[in-house]
Amino acid sequence: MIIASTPTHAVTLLTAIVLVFAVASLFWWVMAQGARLAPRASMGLALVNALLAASLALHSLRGEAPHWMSYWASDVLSIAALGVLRAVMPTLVRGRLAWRSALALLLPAAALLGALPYSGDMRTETRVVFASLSTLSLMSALDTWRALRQRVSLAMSLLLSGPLFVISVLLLGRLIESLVLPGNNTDILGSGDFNIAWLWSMLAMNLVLNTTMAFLILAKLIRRIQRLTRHDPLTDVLNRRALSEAIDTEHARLQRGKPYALVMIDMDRFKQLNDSLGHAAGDAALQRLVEVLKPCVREVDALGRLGGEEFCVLLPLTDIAGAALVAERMRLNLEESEFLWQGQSWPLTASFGIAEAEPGDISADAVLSRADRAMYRAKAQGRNVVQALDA
Ligand SMILES: Nc1nc2c(ncn2[C@@H]2O[C@H](COP(=O)(O)OP(=O)(O)OP(=O)(O)O)[C@@H](O)[C@H]2O)c(=O)[nH]1
Repeated sequence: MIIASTPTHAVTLLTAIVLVFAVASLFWWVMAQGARLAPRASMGLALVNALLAASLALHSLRGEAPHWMSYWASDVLSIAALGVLRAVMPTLVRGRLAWRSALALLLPAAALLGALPYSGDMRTETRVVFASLSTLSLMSALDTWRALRQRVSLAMSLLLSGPLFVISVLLLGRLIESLVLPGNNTDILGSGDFNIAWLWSMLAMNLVLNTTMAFLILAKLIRRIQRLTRHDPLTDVLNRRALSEAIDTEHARLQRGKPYALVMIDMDRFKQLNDSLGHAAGDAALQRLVEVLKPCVREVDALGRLGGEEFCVLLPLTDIAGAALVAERMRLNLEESEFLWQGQSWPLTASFGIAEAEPGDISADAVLSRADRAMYRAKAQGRNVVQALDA
């Protein structure tokens, strides 16, 4: 079937696109308000789709609606839409709104378009619009790709950011068309084959864009759930199960000659703190303990909460002497740290038990049990000390 390239087709297509954007906007709004799924990002995407629908609807009224509305406002709304997209994209991957760079492009573009005559030859307006749109789209694509690259495989990051790159290229195509073929009718209501093809690709872009966003939100939710199942909600260190998994993995490497050590940590007289200052103060003390201990360990070490006021650190490729150094550094830092609760100072100390994995240890539990017994020995010796069991 040959589609005749008439302006009627352009108007029909444009109407279809406006409707699709409006439906997508409603979908994201429901996601944000009703389902509370990634509400900030979903609200942003509802706004992106609504702005694009409004921009195109105003555009289709050229010749009927007031001039400033169907020209300047329509163009500025489309740039604002991609500005919002640029701002919310990072929140899908990293959690920070990038609104500064979006505003830095939107405001000058809006001012420049306001100063242009919007009559006769309007190629300058078209170029400003598509240069802004393709830049914002490219910024979103690059930002998404860079952020995803640190978290997922190369193939996955290309797959998820790819649609944004395609959209940037299509928008850039529109700009290049107006530069290379200045005689062409560059308006999206025009009757040229290029224009009709571009409108079809716009419809496809819309679907691809919204599907990609849905995937990114889903991926973000999965990451959040994975994090929740592996971390202790109070202190944000690994929970008992995640730490046990890490220790078991390290224990499997012991057979290949890779040593490891454990440091068992138990806060001293924690019950007394709870009874004197209250449970909320106890919680804050546990968070303070983690804050003090975290800088004492390397990136490869794993700090986890076994339960209550008991913590454990897995130290890969470390022997008992290395574990003693780390534990002593932790003990001293905690002793010297300050814990204030509602203006009242409370001394924080802990008892430490260390153990090195030995070839005879049939499972990680044997090492854990040695570190635990060493920690009880530290308690018995008056607390606030580091202990190992005698060989
Ligand atoms: N605030 C708070 N308290 C907790 C939490 N988990 C366990 N506890 C409390 O921690 C206290 C542990 O007390 P004990 O096991 O007697 O230990 P301790 O008072 O530190 O005594 P030593 O270990 O011998 O120095 C109990 O009162 C628990 O109720 C928690 O998540 N938050």
